[in-house]
Amino acid sequence: MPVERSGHQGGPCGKSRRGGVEAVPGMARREEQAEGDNHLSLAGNERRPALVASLGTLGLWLQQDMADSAQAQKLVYLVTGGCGFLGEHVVRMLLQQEPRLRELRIFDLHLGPWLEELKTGPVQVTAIQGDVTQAHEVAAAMAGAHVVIHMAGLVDVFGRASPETIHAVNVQGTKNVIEACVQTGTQFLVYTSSMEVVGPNIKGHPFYRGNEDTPYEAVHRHPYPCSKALAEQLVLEANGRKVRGGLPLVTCALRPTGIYGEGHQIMRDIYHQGLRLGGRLFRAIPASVEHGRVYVGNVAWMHVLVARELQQRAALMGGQVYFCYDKSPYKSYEDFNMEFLGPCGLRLVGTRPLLPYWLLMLLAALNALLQWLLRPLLLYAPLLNPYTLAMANTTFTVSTNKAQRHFGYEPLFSWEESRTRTIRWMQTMDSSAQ
Ligand SMILES: NC(=O)C1=CN([C@@H]2O[C@H](COP(=O)(O)OP(=O)(O)OC[C@H]3O[C@@H](n4cnc5c(N)ncnc54)[C@H](O)[C@@H]3O)[C@@H](O)[C@H]2O)C=CC1
Ligand SMILES: CC(C)CCC[C@@H](C)[C@H]1CC[C@H]2[C@@H]3[C@H](O)CC4=CC(=O)CC[C@]4(C)[C@H]3CC[C@]12C
Repeated sequence: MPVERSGHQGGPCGKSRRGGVEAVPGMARREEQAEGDNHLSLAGNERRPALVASLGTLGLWLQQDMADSAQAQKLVYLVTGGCGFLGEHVVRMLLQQEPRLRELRIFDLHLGPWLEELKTGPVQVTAIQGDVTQAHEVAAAMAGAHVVIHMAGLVDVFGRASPETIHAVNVQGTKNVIEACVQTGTQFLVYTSSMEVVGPNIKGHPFYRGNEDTPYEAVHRHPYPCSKALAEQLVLEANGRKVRGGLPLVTCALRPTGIYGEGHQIMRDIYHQGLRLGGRLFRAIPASVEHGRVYVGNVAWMHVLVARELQQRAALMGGQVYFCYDKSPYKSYEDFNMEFLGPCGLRLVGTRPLLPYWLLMLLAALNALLQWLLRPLLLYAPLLNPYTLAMANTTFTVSTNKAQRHFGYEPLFSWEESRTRTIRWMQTMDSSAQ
């Protein structure tokens, strides 16, 4: 299978450069697609000639439509990490927006109680408690699945887990998913990567309104971005491998920027920290440092769409990477959080950082030292460490329409709706905490 690659070419934890242009005009493909995808789009019905609609033909159409939808509801999807923050949104979005779904398998180390409520719907929901580091568990869960969305991962930039564990889950886990696809004949694999595979890099270079082809020196040392970059590379390289039955594996990777929305643990932690400080947060990062953020509902929608369209546009989308984006405003990490924390009664003190940067660096280094010293006794993992400080203090924003061009993505939720939903969630959390 010919693979057009616009992702990075170098080693994941070394120097890499973005580059290359897309060979296939996405818009033209989009129109071809609308022609062929009748059972999902209204356009197919609208094109039918109204004048010949006798009762008989109407009956035939109805029969045909019923047969189509029975046949259409045939796909088995597997979501790894489906009980996490993003996973829950993807699971719910698939059930709402993927009419061809027959069975949805949710594979996670920790299954959520909320899964029970989904088991009464028309789609068979199968919860599988399992570990992606165990190849046999992954292969068993995947047998007979058509599509896998692989988002199970250890998201840890605070030093909670060891580098070895992060590697085992994020890299070995991804290898196991790829090998299970090959063994069982699962042909479509969507990987949830991260903006962190690009940057910010250890040199703190800004990435300002960049896209998938923007050159950037992607050099990482931290275990989390290293593991995500390695895993992404494995997924992209697996595109075109023959799976059981002889068909080619079709893969692609989505790279969300910092995700926010209902269920976001870090937002919850910052909120509680603000409450402990008497309803105040103190500005630490200059307001001019912009950070890319994307609403969880839109990230989920993008996963649903990419998984669907990958099956129709394998030649165009196979081996590709897509940033996850929406219309959320570009702001500093703290100013963006205030969009939600403000309406919940918190105040950000200072128009400029209260502490000089060198002092913050010193505090971050002290936290890292304390974490190391206390490790034999307890887990000390505060939000501030040298890595998170560097992340928060480096501009990283994306501006791209690649997903729109390749598979017709438009955000499902406007910024206003994303904001309102997140505030509403924070306020429920607030009242349930009292
Ligand atoms: N939260 C964010 O801002 C971003 C997240 N991502 C990626 O999105 C994915 C989902 O992230 P979140 O939902 O935020 O994290 P999360 O921690 O809420 O969800 C991860 C899920 O994976 C499961 N998991 C962990 N280890 C596992 C194992 N060994 N076997 C099976 N399941 C396992 C966890 O139980 C959890 O349910 C991750 O791959 C992450 O790297 C990417 C960009 C930004
Ligand atoms: C104490 C500081 C002044 C502020 C600390 C803020 C940090 C906790 C967060 C700043 C940037 C965040 C990361 C960023 O949004 C990108 C991410 C992508 C992922 O794939 C996982 C999450 C994260 C690493 C995210 C984590 C929190 C920050 C470091």
